[in-house]
Amino acid sequence: MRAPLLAVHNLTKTYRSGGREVKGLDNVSMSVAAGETIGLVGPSGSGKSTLARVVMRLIEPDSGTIAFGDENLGALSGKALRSMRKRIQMVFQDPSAAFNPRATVADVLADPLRIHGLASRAERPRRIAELLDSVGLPANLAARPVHAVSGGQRQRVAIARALATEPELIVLDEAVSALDVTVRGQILDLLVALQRERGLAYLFVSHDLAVVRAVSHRIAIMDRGRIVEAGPAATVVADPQSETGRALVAAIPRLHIPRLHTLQPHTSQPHGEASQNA
Ligand SMILES: Nc1ncnc2c1ncn2[C@@H]1O[C@H](COP(=O)(O)OP(=O)(O)OP(=O)(O)O)[C@@H](O)[C@H]1O
Repeated sequence: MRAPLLAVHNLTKTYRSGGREVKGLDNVSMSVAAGETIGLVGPSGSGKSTLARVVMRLIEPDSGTIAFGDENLGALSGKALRSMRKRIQMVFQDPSAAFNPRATVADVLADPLRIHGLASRAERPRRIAELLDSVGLPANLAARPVHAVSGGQRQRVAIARALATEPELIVLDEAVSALDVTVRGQILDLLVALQRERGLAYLFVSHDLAVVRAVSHRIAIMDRGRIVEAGPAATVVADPQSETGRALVAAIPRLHIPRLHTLQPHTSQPHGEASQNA
């Protein structure tokens, strides 16, 4: 059996605020294979963002393990962690929050090239044009202030920035949730096309099961910090086994289901269960 690209085991994270304890993650185990999209869906507060941030090492779990390829990602620090950050990138719901308000599109794309030493100053304009092209944007957008481009274009810039380090996994946290329906469909199409071209894996986090179903090979449903159900996307949507799953399926607006892609993982068929605790 092929080893998963990302595998987390028994992750727990308890938040303490104002004398109250909230279980952000309660013994979560799941994996993502190379070239595969795992959709992580659940109601507000179910722990999706916590899991995404723990995978990115933006939040430390209380216990549990995170493996990426052969590396014990949870134990890395310093230079080794910085080097690992090239292999896993993240795209947020609102990329503008992460962009310097005065930055141009070129500045945003130059950052990862500079930080990770991926292109000399002289090479950067050509590399930036290539990155823009890979997300369907014209090279002349580079000179525009990033705040002056449309929401859809800004999200394409965020994806291009993630691609700059040639990652194997991109964690997308509500990455299309703020976009209107037409633009959302275009970005989903782009993500699927990039996956096919590059064999990228996605951990696709969303509260919207219809969107998750459109792009995911497997779906894991979270509720109150636990994965309550996981399986092939079509099976989970057609026959949800958990109460949370049934509620999410019932909430899919019948007239607004995005076009279903016929998904073929870039590499061989993904294996295993999304969750050992489901
Ligand atoms: N920094 C924090 N301090 C205290 N509690 C937190 C913190 N971050 C998250 N929580 C709590 O942990 C639980 C899981 O939150 P999380 O943001 O991971 O869920 P989510 O599924 O991503 O929700 P949403 O879709 O609303 O972002 C929630 O009850 C939330 O209130």
